[in-house]
Amino acid sequence: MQRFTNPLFCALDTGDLAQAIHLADSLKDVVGGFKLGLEFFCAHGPHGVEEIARRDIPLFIDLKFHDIPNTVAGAVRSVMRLNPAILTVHAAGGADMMRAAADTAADEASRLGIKVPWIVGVTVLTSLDAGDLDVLGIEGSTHKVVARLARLAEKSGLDGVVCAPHEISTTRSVAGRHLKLVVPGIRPRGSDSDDQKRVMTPKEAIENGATVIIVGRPITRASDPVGAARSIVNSISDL
Ligand SMILES: O=c1ccn([C@@H]2O[C@H](COP(=O)(O)O)[C@@H](O)[C@H]2O)c(=O)[nH]1
Repeated sequence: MQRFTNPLFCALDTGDLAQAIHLADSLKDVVGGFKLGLEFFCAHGPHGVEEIARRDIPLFIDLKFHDIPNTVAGAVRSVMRLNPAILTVHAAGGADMMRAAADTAADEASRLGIKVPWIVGVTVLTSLDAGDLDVLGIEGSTHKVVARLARLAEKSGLDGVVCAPHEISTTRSVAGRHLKLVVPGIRPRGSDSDDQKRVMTPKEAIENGATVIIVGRPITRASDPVGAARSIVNSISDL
């Protein structure tokens, strides 16, 4: 099972590989890991992931798989060659799909002789609020929907969920203590929310019980990314 001493993962959301490598080299001794998502993967593919992996730091490969069980199992099997520490699927893909992802990751890890990654289910994206759920025809508050999906993810064998800082307490109250809470929507005080609608500071998220916090733009777009990352680490270091 994966363990991280530093809960801060920096999202390297860029289509520019040289910029991602520069950020990775500057930040590797400050953050606990890097998150490589859709923008990075669509631009640079597995080769780009291998470039970042040379720094020997945990990688969260955030491709948010959402398809039928057989297709998701195949995608997990393929991405396991990159030795991810964390992988994502959409919890809304259903119990069978989540079970297929978890089982395939365990089988592949054993076959390849690597650690089993955390498979975490995305609940309600942090860019959505109650009004957006209403428009989508999803009944209930973000708390209710996140709680429902978190319970399903746990029952389906996932290691954790992705949720906003606001739903950490609700999720903890309905799920086992071991469930990992991977939390984006993190904004240091005074920073722009950008397209995120459910945000909290790093300190609030960790105090509420986040296992891992994900921070992208407040670090990568700062005039001093290393200083921005250090300031986040300092704000949570004695919690
Ligand atoms: O609900 C979700 C799920 C994933 N993300 C990802 O986290 C980072 C956040 O980046 P910021 O620049 O700090 O906003 C980004 O890669 C998203 O794809 C999320 O924000 N919310």
